[in-house]
Amino acid sequence: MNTSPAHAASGLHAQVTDTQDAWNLATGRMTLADIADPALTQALQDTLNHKTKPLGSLGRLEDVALKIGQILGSTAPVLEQPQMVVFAGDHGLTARGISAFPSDVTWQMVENFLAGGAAVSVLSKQNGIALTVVDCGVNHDFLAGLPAGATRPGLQVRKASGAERGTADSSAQPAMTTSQRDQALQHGMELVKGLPGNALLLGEMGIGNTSAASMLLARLGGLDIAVCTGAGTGLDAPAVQRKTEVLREVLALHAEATAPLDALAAFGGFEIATMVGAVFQAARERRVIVVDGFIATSAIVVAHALQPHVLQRCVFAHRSGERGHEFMLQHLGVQALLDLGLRLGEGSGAALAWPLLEAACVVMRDMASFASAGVSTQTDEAHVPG
Ligand SMILES: Cc1cc2ncn([C@H]3O[C@H](COP(=O)(O)O)[C@@H](O)[C@H]3O)c2cc1C
Ligand SMILES: O=C(O)c1cccnc1
Repeated sequence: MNTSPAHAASGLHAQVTDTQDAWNLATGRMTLADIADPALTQALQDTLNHKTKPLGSLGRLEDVALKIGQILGSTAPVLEQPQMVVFAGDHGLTARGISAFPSDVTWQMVENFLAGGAAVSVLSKQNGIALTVVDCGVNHDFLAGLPAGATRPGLQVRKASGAERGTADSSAQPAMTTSQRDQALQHGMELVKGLPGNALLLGEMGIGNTSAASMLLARLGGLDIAVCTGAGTGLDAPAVQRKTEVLREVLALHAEATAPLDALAAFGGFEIATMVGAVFQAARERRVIVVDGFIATSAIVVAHALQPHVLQRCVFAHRSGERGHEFMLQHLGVQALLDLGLRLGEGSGAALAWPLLEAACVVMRDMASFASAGVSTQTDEAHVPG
């Protein structure tokens, strides 16, 4: 029997989940099926080409339609119950003055997400996207004063042990221990297992996390930290210079952390590590993964370094204004959908891109073909007079 993925998915009945264990924490090895299916790709391309429009005239929307069709294994893809997950965590490195804002903003913004007032809250609501905030290691007790075992709507508390105050200062020691990192990865996988629907939108909150993302890019992308470092929440040019020098020092301190999981533990943060676990679980379940800006993409950089097939499941929502994001996208060899100069994070860009993913599916599913609508096709010569 031919068990190649292409065969398994021929006739447009792609396997929906991989059967293998996707992740072996003991070895750090990851398996993920190659979902590239030439037969399905051809069927999707034919479907698009027969729609009542000049060939390719819906531009990159057609690429997105094709991608979603491949992920969901269907020429009539339906996106269901999209889930925005905002991964939150604090960073010990903020002690070195690498952000324009104090760490307390992390927990205060988590409360703002829960109250419905943040950008990601209103944009998710506008687009019918469910929002979950995950405390992966915020320096705050969101359940203080509540009876033991109580929960809060929209919040999941999944701190690795010892992560109650956030990561350690990575300029003095690794941001997290390997056991904390593995717990965070596990938490990410578990939480995705518990979510409905077939699409995961990645958001994050963590003062100082552009620094972690910059260092992950520098180390795993082999780039100088200067091109990977930007203003984050709004540092001026001299402050960006100082931030760059701090990050250069941290990279030198953890010079041995070259393997993806070692780099993740060395540079952090808990929200990024939990996101990596979530990405693997979502990829394994063939959910559409909508990647937000600089920090969310850094989680994909780590995941991709471990298992490149992860990219087959990702749609990159936008190109962030944060310096370094374009290098991240280049490193991954991907193009983002929107370019709005956003530099917020939270998942705001992913929520904004969501209607385009839905539009791509509607085109693929519902547009008439030349044959069904009785519209004449292109002339053989394909010459336009004049
Ligand atoms: C009020 C406020 C809301 C935010 N929402 C997202 N971020 C963004 O800024 C932070 C990263 O930037 P840096 O590395 O410079 O600290 C992250 O929390 C990110 O999600 C915010 C930042 C602020 C100040
Ligand atoms: O692109 C992002 O995700 C971003 C940029 C700046 C600050 N926070 C997040």
